[in-house]
Amino acid sequence: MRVGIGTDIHAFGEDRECWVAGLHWPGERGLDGHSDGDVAAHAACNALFTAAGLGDLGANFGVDRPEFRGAAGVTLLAEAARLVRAAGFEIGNVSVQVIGVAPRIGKRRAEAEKVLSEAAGAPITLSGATTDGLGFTGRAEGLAAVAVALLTPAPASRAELPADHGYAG
Ligand SMILES: Nc1ccn([C@@H]2O[C@H](COP(=O)(O)O)[C@@H](O)[C@H]2O)c(=O)n1
Ligand SMILES: C[C@@]1(CO)OP(=O)(O)OP(=O)(O)OC[C@H]1O
Repeated sequence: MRVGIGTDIHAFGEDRECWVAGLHWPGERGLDGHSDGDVAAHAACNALFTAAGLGDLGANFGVDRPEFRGAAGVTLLAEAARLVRAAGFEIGNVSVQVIGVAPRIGKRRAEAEKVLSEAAGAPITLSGATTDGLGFTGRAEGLAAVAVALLTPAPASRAELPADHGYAG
């Protein structure tokens, strides 16, 4: 098995729709970014890429790529999942935590988990936390997310593992 960790941070901006965890949040401040600024989806992508040894978000979807301008987080997440599977892995699960005062994840957790899980084709769970008023998240200047992904070798890849690989799956 392989784990990967991912983070992402975006500043709140002016005249931006709020997209977080694959959901539109009417009335909430949006996040700046080349794409839609969805920190939860981006952290999940980073965790998937690094678990697979495929680099990170910028290495795969760089800001120099015009096709990703305004891209939805779930679009990037679906593509990240496709690349990870193409590299010979199955996705066990991804756990994401959004850190900041808003939006309040708990209000729409089930809906967000469904949208993210469908995009990745694997279970994605979501939690929220504040930082007790401390730092840029506490001052509502931006939003952060951290994620952990668990991968297993796909069955075809497992057959190629050496006898002493230690994989128990
Ligand atoms: N963006 C967020 C932040 C927090 N929550 C929920 O509030 C609980 C309390 O957060 P603290 O970090 O201040 O202890 C947290 O456990 C979440 O249930 C949230 O939904 N969205
Ligand atoms: C997603 C990309 C590409 O559109 O742009 P941003 O929305 O700025 O997001 P970031 O988390 O800075 O990652 C870099 C890029 O891959």
